[in-house]
Amino acid sequence: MAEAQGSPGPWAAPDQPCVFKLVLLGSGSVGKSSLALRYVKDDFRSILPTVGCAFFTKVVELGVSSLKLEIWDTAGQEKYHSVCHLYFRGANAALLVYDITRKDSFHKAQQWLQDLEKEFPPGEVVVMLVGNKTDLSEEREVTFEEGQEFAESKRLLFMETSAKLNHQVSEVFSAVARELLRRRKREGPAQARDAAVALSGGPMRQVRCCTH
Ligand SMILES: Nc1nc2c(ncn2[C@@H]2O[C@H](COP(=O)(O)OP(=O)(O)OP(=O)(O)O)[C@@H](O)[C@H]2O)c(=O)[nH]1
Repeated sequence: MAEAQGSPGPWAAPDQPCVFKLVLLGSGSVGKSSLALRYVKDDFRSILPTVGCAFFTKVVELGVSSLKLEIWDTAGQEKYHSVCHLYFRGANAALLVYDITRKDSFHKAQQWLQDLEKEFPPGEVVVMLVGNKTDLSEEREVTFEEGQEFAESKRLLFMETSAKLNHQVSEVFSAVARELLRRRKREGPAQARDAAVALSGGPMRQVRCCTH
């Protein structure tokens, strides 16, 4: 099981980076915890299946800008499916992870997208499709083109990774972070203030943000 790293913290102080919630979704054993562990601690080791959800944070530096990602690593085993919905509420970004050696996990990632589409209006959440375990390419069941085609058809970001070999892992999180900042800047500080006001009235989607 991935180790929980504390719990969601308080609101960021005004001079602190924006805080965005990112959820990792996908079938059991596709490598969600391994991707989080590789990204946050640059480590890869045998991990027990996640129970419920594990929580990590990481500050992402993007040139002159920075932001803080709260990474919610959900349990992929089917018996936890309904619980996972509790965790993706309020998300700003989602990684839909599948294992390139398991077609079923690719289909499951597509189901997760449908679940997200029910929960969020179009374009509200930055979604990236991630095909993990590229080091096992000789066992590949999902081609790069299949992944890319599906992602393009749904206007998702897309990358293939290997948590084991540390291939493209930080690039995934950086690309999502860049997109989050791009959208935040496009919406402007007024929207960020509105989000803060909305939060005081309800617990749903939120960005704890400095003003840029
Ligand atoms: N070869 C290879 N194995 C990987 C990679 N990423 C993860 N694994 C292995 O796949 C297995 C499952 O990894 P996890 O990170 O626990 O998968 P998960 O998606 O978090 O699984 P759940 O907690 O059940 O949802 C473990 O044995 C990992 O070591 C990878 O990039 N390459």
